[in-house]
Amino acid sequence: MSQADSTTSSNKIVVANWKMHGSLALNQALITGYLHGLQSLPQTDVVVCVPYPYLPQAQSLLSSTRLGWGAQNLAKYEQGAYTGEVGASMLQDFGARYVIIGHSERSTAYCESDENIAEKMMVAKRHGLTPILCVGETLLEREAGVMERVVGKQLETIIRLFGGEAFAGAIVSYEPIWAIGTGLAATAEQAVAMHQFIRDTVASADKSASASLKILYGGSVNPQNAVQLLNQKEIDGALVGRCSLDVEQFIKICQAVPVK
Ligand SMILES: O=C[C@H](O)COP(=O)(O)O
Repeated sequence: MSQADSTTSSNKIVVANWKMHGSLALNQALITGYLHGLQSLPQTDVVVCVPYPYLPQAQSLLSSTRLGWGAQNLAKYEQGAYTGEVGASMLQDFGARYVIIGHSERSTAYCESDENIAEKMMVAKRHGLTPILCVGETLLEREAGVMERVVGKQLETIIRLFGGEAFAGAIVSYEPIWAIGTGLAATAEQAVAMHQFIRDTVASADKSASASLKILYGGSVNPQNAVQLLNQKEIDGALVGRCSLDVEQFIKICQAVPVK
């Protein structure tokens, strides 16, 4: 068995973002628990994005399963004198097929610009990695009613630099910054409206890329709100932080994916 390929699978996809959590022992327990819980859930594709040092462990534990694995960032450079950076080909050496790009925890803490994020997306694509591009607005921006303008600018930067085809086979995760780690998720209505906006924005640049794009929701997804969120046809899956560190909660989220 090989890891599910989101570019060809029509399943909804649940991505675990462990962020900077984990240890060899904890990862082993989480992955064992995921694999056990997912046995009866063929309708859900699952990807685990681990801290860089744990890519070999993910490869060893997951390579004969249908779970995918990936990283949480990559360098925009191929290789060179960039101390501390990790390149796309290094991720490939450990079988990674996915990489999170532009997570707000990175763009805020490390001042990543939309242009940098766009370049990272293209490096990932050049290497055959599926980018999981995070976009979203702050609470102030939502309260000011400019959330579409903010998310639109994040998407337009990529479209301006690389064209709409940059989104072909990619994953975009709508992550309102105010919902990340706060326990306050977007409502299904808010998420659906933004997902429609994201798909329309990409479609206006490239219709076929838009049709092949998966759009996930991320931000305080838990077993309770997952049922409503994952039952929306506009929501192709979830990017899960905190609850991915608890096997029972993570499996419950995966169970919320409706059977086709
Ligand atoms: O990548 C995941 C998102 O940042 C959501 O994290 P959270 O589920 O802990 O709110």
